[in-house]
Amino acid sequence: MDKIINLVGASGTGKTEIAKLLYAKGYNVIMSYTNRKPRFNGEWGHIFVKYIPKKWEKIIEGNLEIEKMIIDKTDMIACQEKYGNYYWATKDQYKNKGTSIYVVCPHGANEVKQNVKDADVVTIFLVCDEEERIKRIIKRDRSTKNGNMKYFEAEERAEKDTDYFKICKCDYVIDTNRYFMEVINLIESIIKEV
Ligand SMILES: Nc1ncnc2c1ncn2[C@@H]1O[C@H](COP(=O)(O)OP(=O)(O)OP(=O)(O)O)[C@@H](O)[C@H]1O
Repeated sequence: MDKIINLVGASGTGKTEIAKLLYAKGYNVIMSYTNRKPRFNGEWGHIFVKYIPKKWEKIIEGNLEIEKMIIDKTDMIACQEKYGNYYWATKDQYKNKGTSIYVVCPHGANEVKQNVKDADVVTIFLVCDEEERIKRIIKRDRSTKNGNMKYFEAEERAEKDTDYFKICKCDYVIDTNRYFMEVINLIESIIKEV
């Protein structure tokens, strides 16, 4: 049976770097589609598109039959809006691919559990001190070509996410205030247990 490992965590907890390291080790990474613009050239972890999958459905409002635009979720494992942008992934991105890593928000992780019946789904909640996350957000920005993010900007992003990721229904919690390799080892031991 395939496995999907949902990685959930606020900005700066290390989700993307962890996914990258697991990808380098041979795991399949589900790159979510998004209509948000890349933060910088070559940003890894998403498929950047300019559309959201739409279809039109006839609904009845009062005595009138009207056509309404809805998101076409037919092949999706999750579809969530975050801060005004959409993120989604499709079933073909994990089927027959062994263990897949999926970076997703708390509601998206629940959706995966509801929508996927032909794979084992495990949610790992990554947590990390806010001060450390702020440092990491700045470090990541500085490592890009034109990065000059100010402390208060990073603080704002970290705080906003602290709220968004306040609660997560999960199977495991990992504190990522530790070396990358320790985090990877913990995740791999969870993968073996599933
Ligand atoms: N355990 C760690 N030790 C040292 N540096 C780390 C660790 N985890 C992440 N970092 C660094 O912190 C920065 C942010 O990490 P990353 O981009 O993976 O965060 P993220 O959770 O994906 O954030 P976002 O939700 O904003 O995309 C990167 O530069 C990364 O290298």
